[in-house]
Amino acid sequence: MMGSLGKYIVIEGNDGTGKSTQVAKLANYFRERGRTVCVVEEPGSDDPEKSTPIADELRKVIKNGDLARSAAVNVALFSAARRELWREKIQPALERGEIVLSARNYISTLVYQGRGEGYDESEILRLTKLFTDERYLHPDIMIILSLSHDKREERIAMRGELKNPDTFESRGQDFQEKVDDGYLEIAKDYDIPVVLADGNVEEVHDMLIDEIKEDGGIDV
Ligand SMILES: Nc1ncnc2c1ncn2[C@@H]1O[C@H](COP(=O)(O)OP(=O)(O)OP(=O)(O)O)[C@@H](O)[C@H]1O
Ligand SMILES: Cc1cn([C@H]2C[C@H](O)[C@@H](COP(=O)(O)O)O2)c(=O)[nH]c1=O
Repeated sequence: MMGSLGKYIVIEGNDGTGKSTQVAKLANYFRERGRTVCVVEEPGSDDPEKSTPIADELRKVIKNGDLARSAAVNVALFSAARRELWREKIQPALERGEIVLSARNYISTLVYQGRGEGYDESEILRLTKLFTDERYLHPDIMIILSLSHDKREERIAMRGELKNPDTFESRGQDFQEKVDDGYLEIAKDYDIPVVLADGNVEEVHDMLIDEIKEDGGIDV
């Protein structure tokens, strides 16, 4: 199958665990080794290279805290952005044989909307499959970054003011705990390795490379 030519690597984790930082470092790592790399961010990105115009518009709605909405609407919005990214960016890059590095995928929906907002997990999986396909559901490598609540808050604060005070980042302690615990539960349930992200950027990068070498059938 053409879609299996490239390698699809996903870095997951709660807000502020360092996903974007590590995805950027991994992209450099693979490019220095002669690989062509496509970087994406779910549900979209400030950087148009990492997203699509429609995913970006959907992300604006998602991040608009003035628009109160149910978990079901969130799942629909994330699923629509996901289909765009899968069909327009990820799948074509895999068919060209590239390495695709993604900050987040449907694991975020299982955690934030499933564990955090109480939406049914089997429905999320059904919709994800409907909007993407089996290849999307089974990346070559998924790794979850984990960091204590206090360290995440420190890093988010270091990054500056919240871009929007009503994103998931600014929800209360109860929601944050559900998301932190949710990641560890999902890691267990779906057999996804967890990397503790409390070292410096280089240390975390080295741990990710070790995990990728161990895990993924990628020539690194
Ligand atoms: N290992 C690290 N040590 C110290 N600071 C870090 C480390 N990794 C990232 N940071 C800093 O922490 C902040 C959050 O990192 P980053 O944006 O990569 O996280 P993220 O998981 O992508 O966040 P979000 O999901 O909210 O977009 C940034 O200011 C970044 O420079
Ligand atoms: C993919 C996905 C994301 N989320 C949450 C996680 C973040 O808090 C925001 C997205 O903001 P970012 O600046 O683009 O990181 O959305 C979610 O709740 N469900 C998902 O599927």
